[in-house]
Amino acid sequence: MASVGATPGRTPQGPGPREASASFPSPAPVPDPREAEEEEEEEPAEIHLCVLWNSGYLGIAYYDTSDSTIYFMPDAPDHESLKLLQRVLDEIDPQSVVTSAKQDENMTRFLGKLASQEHREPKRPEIILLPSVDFGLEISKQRLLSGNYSFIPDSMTATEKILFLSSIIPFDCLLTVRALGGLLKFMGRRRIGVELEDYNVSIPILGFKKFALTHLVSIDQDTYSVLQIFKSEPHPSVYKVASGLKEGLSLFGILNRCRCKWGEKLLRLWFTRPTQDLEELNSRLDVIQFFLLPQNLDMAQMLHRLLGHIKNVPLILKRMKLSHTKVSDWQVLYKTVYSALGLRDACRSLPQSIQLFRDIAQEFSDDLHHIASLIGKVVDFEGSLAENRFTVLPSIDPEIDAKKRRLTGLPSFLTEVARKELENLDPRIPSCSVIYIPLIGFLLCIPRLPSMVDTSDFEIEGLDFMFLSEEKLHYRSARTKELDALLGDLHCDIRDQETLLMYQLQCQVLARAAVLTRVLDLASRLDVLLALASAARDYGYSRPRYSPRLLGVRIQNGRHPLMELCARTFVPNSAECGGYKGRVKVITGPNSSGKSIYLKQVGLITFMALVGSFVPAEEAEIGAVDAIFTRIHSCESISLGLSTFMIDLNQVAKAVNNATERSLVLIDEFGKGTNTVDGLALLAAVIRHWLALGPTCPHIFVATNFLSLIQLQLLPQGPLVQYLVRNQSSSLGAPRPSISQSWELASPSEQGLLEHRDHVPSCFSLSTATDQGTGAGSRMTDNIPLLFSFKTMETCEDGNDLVFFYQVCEGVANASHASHTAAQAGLPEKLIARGKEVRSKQQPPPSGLPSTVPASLRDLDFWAHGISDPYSLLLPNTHSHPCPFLLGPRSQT
Ligand SMILES: Nc1ncnc2c1ncn2[C@@H]1O[C@H](COP(=O)(O)OP(=O)(O)OP(=O)(O)O)[C@@H](O)[C@H]1O
Repeated sequence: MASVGATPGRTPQGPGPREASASFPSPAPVPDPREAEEEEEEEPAEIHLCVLWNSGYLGIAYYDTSDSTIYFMPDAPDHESLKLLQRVLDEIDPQSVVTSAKQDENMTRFLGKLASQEHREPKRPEIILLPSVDFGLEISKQRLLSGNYSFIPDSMTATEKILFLSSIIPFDCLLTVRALGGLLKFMGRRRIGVELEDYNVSIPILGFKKFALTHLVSIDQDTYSVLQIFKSEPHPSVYKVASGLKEGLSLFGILNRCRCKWGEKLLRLWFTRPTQDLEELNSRLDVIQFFLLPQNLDMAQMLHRLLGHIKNVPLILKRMKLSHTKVSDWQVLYKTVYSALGLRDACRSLPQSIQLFRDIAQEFSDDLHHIASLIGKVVDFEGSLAENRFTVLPSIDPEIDAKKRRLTGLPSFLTEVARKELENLDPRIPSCSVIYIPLIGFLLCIPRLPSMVDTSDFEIEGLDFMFLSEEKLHYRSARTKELDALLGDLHCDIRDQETLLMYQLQCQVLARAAVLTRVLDLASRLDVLLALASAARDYGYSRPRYSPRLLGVRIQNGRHPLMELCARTFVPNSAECGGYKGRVKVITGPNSSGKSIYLKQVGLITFMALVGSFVPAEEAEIGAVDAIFTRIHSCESISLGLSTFMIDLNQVAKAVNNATERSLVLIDEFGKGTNTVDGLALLAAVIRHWLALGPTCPHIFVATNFLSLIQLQLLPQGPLVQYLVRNQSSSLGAPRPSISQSWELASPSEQGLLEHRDHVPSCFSLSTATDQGTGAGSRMTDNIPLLFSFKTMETCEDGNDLVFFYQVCEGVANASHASHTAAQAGLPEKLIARGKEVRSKQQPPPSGLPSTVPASLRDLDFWAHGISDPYSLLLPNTHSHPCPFLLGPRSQT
């Protein structure tokens, strides 16, 4: 008989439960909480939006699966073309849009257009029409009040619940309530987020939050793209194919130094919602300014470190609600709560005059302590990670402890059992072990011998063969059956009891979900502001000032935030528009002299100020800006399926139709995509159209290579200069002309005052002095003439070379110096020489509009008139004639 001691290698093994399970395909490796977090962040969020439009008002509600929250916008007025709704759609990009089947024709038209946006990527929203009865007011209220919300403690009575909900949901906003009701109905039908769960599992709703789109500065997607505010690029890592995109060189990219994902999400939200709410903007700037003080640097770094531990709490709460909590969730939640307490303690030591510090100090309540100490006392993190299931620390439940002790003694006991079993086995069998497999029980496990080929060879007398796995044979013996009877449920019992404790802990945490949600809100705000402060410190940004009375912007030595990081030396430039500095700036200059960069930096600095960030300028004063429109070339024409010129026209039409006297309009190289004459005519017509608006003219920066715009004097001439004189004289005591007079010629005597033009830095000015009698003047906030000026980029010719100073100055470029750019681009010298020859034959245009100027240019008023209709910009090309001043001698022949 084989004895244990006499047969080396025949050592019987008595593995504990952990080793037992190792005989089966190994369980998934225990996730490191960090990895788990990263994986989860990439889960695509779904947004489902419900909208109702009635009598000029909009009710909107949407559910975001990423934080299981319902967002609603209190009833808001909207234009018949549903601009506000479009803005919401652009911003949240919902998966589905739900509305009532009974709707008015504006909404039908809007949804029809939405559904036909075939070029939209990745996909257009699914339009879902529900019967109008699903949006009934009473039924919606009932649905809202009877919902099962984890943030409402079970202890609340029905009346308390109603009171609590009415403090969150504006029940007086009827459309919003109906939209919320419709949304709940839709979510219930689709089982959003719980599609694979049992029917009795309710959809997790962790909160209701209001969102408002008032005070918003309107910026369209093209502007975001051409100003490089966001720039998505395909991710180079093959491991990130699921998410696919990463942020390229963009404003968002350089300012996003957020430590937590929710901070990054909030920064993105602020970027998509630049605001005119000065209180909000100043409160953001106050925090940034505080952290920029050298003595607060250590504190900023400490807070930044703590923020790194604030994790995806909504996702954890959602899993708790569905009882899918993972082992790593407890660790993540514990760290998050402890870090939040750290933030609170730190903020209590900071000046309470700053709202954010005060909010964190007060609102991070002792509930956090409670959650942290509960988790810390109950959860056995090490044990949980080792067993990949929730386990509790000793002394939480004496019964569990006793069972665990028995289980701990089990390996040596099983070794003893195995030794006895081995004594009864065939001596050829070198070793054996007794293992425990949950739900199957105890089994005798012996290695497969070379002689055991067929299934019939596995049979051993007195043992019941169960299965073969990894070259090991598993049997049930009389002894293992005894063990089953004696200990079999021990393991399961421990599991069951620990799971029960986990549920209790979950309920305790969920009852305090409100404080966790608040932690996330305030921590992400702090994270964003620390990120903006860090960028401001590194890049030398300064605090902008807001002047609601000022129309336009004033920037002293501004820089392009991205270009200054790429250029060896960046030349700062100032920009002023509005007030005495005029509304329209026409910027000319040779190719590559920095016109586009200048235009973009004006847009970017204004945008940054409206987000509440410090700006790359020595000083910036931002007036009331309600929108930024751009027409600047980008490369997206292929993806949009439109011609470059059509994109040009669409964008300019958008600006022409929507820009107000508070809007900033940046136009670069408009009109280049078509016949030169038509392009030039269109550009001139657009500028004239705006100038004709007088005091309601937007703030416009136009960069153009069309020098003919000036050489052919296609912009308003004489009377405007003379009106400058009238205004000068009015400043000397004479009465100002009224708006109705503004296009009249000044009297000859007044023309003598032309010498005063040196006081204004422009070639032309357009008079729109205040109206004292008609009431039109009340629309103006600054009693000054509108000026219209030419700017150019300073350059200097050094022999054949052209030196760029990238400095904006008053005046007009005299040549495009295209040959210089062509040489730099590597065009053969022969071609460049021919170009110069043709150019030298060209006569300088005479002053005044010559009779040879084609009809299309003379008909500018026709264009300008037609432009008030958006589609008139798409007029067929019926006015094109060759222009002798634009063509070389060959073309003329
Ligand atoms: N302020 C500046 N300081 C330093 N370098 C600058 C500055 N502005 C522009 N540049 C440099 O000049 C290059 C060309 O600038 P930009 O594209 O603005 O020229 P442009 O006048 O618009 O040219 P084009 O008329 O051909 O479109 C930039 O890529 C940058 O390298």
